[in-house]
Amino acid sequence: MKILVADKISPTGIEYFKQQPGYEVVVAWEVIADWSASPEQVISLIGDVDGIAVRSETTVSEEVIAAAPKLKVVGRAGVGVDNVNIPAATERGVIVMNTPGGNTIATAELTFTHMLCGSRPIARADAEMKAGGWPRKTLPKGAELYQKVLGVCGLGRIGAEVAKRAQGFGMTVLAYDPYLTESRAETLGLKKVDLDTLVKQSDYITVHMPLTPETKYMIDEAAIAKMKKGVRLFNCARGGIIKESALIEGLQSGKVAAAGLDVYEDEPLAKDCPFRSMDNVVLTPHLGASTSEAQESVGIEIAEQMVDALNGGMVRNAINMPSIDPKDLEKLKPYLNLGEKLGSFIQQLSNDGVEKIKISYFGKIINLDTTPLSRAIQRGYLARISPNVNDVNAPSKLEQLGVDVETTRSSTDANYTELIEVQAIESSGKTRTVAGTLFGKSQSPRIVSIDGHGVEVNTSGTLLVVKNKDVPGMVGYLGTVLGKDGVNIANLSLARDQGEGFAISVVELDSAPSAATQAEISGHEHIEKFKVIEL
Ligand SMILES: NC(=O)c1ccc[n+]([C@@H]2O[C@H](COP(=O)([O-])OP(=O)(O)OC[C@H]3O[C@@H](n4cnc5c(N)ncnc54)[C@H](O)[C@@H]3O)[C@@H](O)[C@H]2O)c1
Ligand SMILES: O=C(O)[C@H](O)COP(=O)(O)O
Repeated sequence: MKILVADKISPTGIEYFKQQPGYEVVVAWEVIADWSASPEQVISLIGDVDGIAVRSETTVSEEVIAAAPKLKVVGRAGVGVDNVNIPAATERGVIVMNTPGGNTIATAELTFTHMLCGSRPIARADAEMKAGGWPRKTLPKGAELYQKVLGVCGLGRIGAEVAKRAQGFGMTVLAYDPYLTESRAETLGLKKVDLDTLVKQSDYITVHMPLTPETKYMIDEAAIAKMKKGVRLFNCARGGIIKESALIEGLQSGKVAAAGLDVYEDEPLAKDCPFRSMDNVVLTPHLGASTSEAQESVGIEIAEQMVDALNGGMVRNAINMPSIDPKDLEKLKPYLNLGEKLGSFIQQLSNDGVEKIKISYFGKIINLDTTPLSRAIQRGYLARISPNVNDVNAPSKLEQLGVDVETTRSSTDANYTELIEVQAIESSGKTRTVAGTLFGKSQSPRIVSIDGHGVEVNTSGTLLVVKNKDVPGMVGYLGTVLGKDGVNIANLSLARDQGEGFAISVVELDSAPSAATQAEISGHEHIEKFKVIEL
């Protein structure tokens, strides 16, 4: 495996990659002798790479992903993945993962540092002292956090830690987060309010959400207009949650007393940005996660996560794929192969124009997290249709094909202790069905029903599925015609439909019949249809 470490992650993380047997590690800044690589440099280094580790510096664009045909994992040593083109990665089946949590405390503490620096003229005092001054009389008076109201927008990991610290300082905390449950707010001892209330009642406001279409410019001119005069604003999350032009106006007018910023709409911050010359603003260059502890933690976490994923183990903290508990994954392993085969079988059995795949789980399997199994079924369905399909991109590829996927779960099944059923519903309304289970102690996968007819068929090799009139001599006919072609029959499973007078024969073959033999079979007067299925 080849890893490209594109941004400055901790040496411990890099060492972890290097210690893995069969791993080659390219460290970008050693090759290009610069802190961060340009897009062209990343493209020039990524050609045969299996995994790329980044922080927020390197942009993993569609072009970068396209230039890396072997790429399997993008690892972000940190939280925000806005520098990674996730749809492009998903489309190409590349896992994108991050390390949530590792830099929470570092960022919460930086936010608090900003709140304190926004309350007292620390930065100015320091600059003037260093310039030889003693500005005791000239500096503006500060303010206390004690008994002030802090509005926290976004009560995730960092927002919650900031809120805890604020309570320690004797602040009243108002919380705005539409996804925060009442019970979590209660546990944190916070008052949950709407955004309007928060902006009107807070003395300090800090934002801790990702930048999304919903959060972009959430704090704009209109929001600032509603705020108390002398409000103080802080952004250590993502540039653009607070609209910079509105903040500049607010600071200039005096409506906003102070601001503390670690992130910007454009990074690096433009040299002529008005913030740079404002006394009441403290600026840091995206330093939230830059503590030794946080970098050590996210660097080693991302290296371990990437190695696990690349070595076929557990996938953790993936943005474009569900994570699963390792114990559940272990239990699920025997089913994954069956699921993939059922997906492939139903695709080959169906005609064109499948609009929906319905996956139904019955019996004790519903006690497991079946998400990876549903992905394996979808991957199996697409294996012959879509190149480079994998568990990451299978759902989006089906969506592009206009195929809906529905999953249902039921605790009982009449005939088996557990059963996986996959149906393909065609635009004509016709539904094809296959179901399978695991047999015995060895947990051997078997197909046990096709279109509602009970069979018992292995899930590998070549299968001939024949629907024929239930008349004498059909089995003999198939044996003869296949024998003439030199095709050996390994096993035969028959199901009869007394009502309709049809039988389903599933013949397991050692090799595929020739085109001429297939034509001969399809021309037989009692054979309504047949399919050769490769599993
Ligand atoms: N400055 C830095 O160096 C630095 C370091 C780490 C994280 N960050 C950034 O800080 C932010 C928060 O990180 P986190 O680890 O706490 O993330 P998180 O996912 O734990 O929390 C985000 C919270 O935002 C909330 N949210 C989402 N949409 C919202 C909306 N429309 N309105 C209000 N709340 C909304 C979510 O419900 C969630 O509680 C992220 O943008 C992350 O990239 C910056
Ligand atoms: O989202 C994050 O984790 C922060 O923005 C940290 O970014 P960094 O790893 O580039 O410091």
